[in-house]
Amino acid sequence: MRIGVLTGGGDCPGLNAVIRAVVRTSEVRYGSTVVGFRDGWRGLLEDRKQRLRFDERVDQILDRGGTILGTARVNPTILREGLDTIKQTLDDNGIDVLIPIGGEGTLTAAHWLAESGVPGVGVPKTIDNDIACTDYTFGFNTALAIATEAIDRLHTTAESHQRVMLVEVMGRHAGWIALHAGLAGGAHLTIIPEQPFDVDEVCRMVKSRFQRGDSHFICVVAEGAAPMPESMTLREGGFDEFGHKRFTGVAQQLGAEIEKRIGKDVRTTVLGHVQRGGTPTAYDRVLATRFGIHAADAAHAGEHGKMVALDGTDVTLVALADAVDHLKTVPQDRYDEAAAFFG
Ligand SMILES: Nc1ncnc2c1ncn2[C@@H]1O[C@H](COP(=O)(O)OP(=O)(O)O)[C@@H](O)[C@H]1O
Ligand SMILES: O=P(O)(O)OC[C@H]1O[C@](O)(COP(=O)(O)O)[C@@H](O)[C@@H]1O
Ligand SMILES: [Mg+2]
Repeated sequence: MRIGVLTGGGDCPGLNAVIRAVVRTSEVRYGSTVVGFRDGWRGLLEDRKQRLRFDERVDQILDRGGTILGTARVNPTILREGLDTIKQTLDDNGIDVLIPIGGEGTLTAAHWLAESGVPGVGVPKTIDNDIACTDYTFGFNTALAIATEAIDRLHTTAESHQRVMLVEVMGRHAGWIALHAGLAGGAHLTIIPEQPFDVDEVCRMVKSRFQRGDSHFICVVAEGAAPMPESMTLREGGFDEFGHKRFTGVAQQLGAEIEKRIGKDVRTTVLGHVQRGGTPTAYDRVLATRFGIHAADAAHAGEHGKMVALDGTDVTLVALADAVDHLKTVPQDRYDEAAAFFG
């Protein structure tokens, strides 16, 4: 068999570990050939690819962040208009099954291609952990470790200056990184996209904490968080060419509002792409490797239109259609758990 593989959307620690496992399993277990398409779906539109072999170079990418195949975004309309080109590229390269590794966008495209007759097995990646039907995506654990270490460090400087520290973490639609980093880092408040915040309530918590004699206030804010409509207004950033909302810095704007309303000294740290770069944690290396092995197995078993997923400790297959049906956001009861430590 000939297996195609690509990485799409934002990069994420563990992508290379999946590629390595797909190549190893396809080659050694099935005697198959693997072709990597460059820069996400763009590589299929432009027939840019490289033959991947389980040589020393590929063996050594296990712990390397990013993706050796490159990644890119392509306007969905252009992708849809290019269906015939994509099929031609797959034919020209003799590809039997495609393994797209990506987030909800890449997997939506994979589902659409599967429905258009392109056999595929998806692998869920994203530091945001917002893909439905899987307990975890790889990359999340690494981002969480980085955010937690940052919060640990901010505690001591915040205490020394009796400051309010706002830490903005990634999380476009889902607050998983914020929720877990807030719990792991002992934050005094966590604000997530799923729960619009009230600035007055935030100020009340900050004030009462300092009135009790506590020395600092750490608040984790997901980048996609938004205030209640009457509470404050965020600057508008519009949308990019792929339909993604442009963020304007919710933590920094909330910090300015806290300073204005209660006169506390506030500092804001935006972690940004530090959360996405560098070497994956051991957990993510294992999860990404297991996903890669199972995706290669599924591709060879004719299990197409599926996505590999983590169910407890088992790697299973779910329908791509179900996985892209909705985003996995933080449910109310999980936020309520974290609220035990708010204030
Ligand atoms: N509804 C869609 N139909 C077809 N292709 C899509 C769709 N949504 C996203 N894509 C493709 O998948 C790519 C990656 O999606 P994006 O949301 O940027 O990243 P991620 O895969 O990390 O969620 C997009 O640039 C686009 O080419
Ligand atoms: O700066 P970029 O690459 O456009 O992407 C930023 C976005 O990508 C993420 O890091 C991950 O999202 P995806 O995994 O869906 O690509 C988001 O948390 C963030 O909003
Ligand atoms: Mg996306």
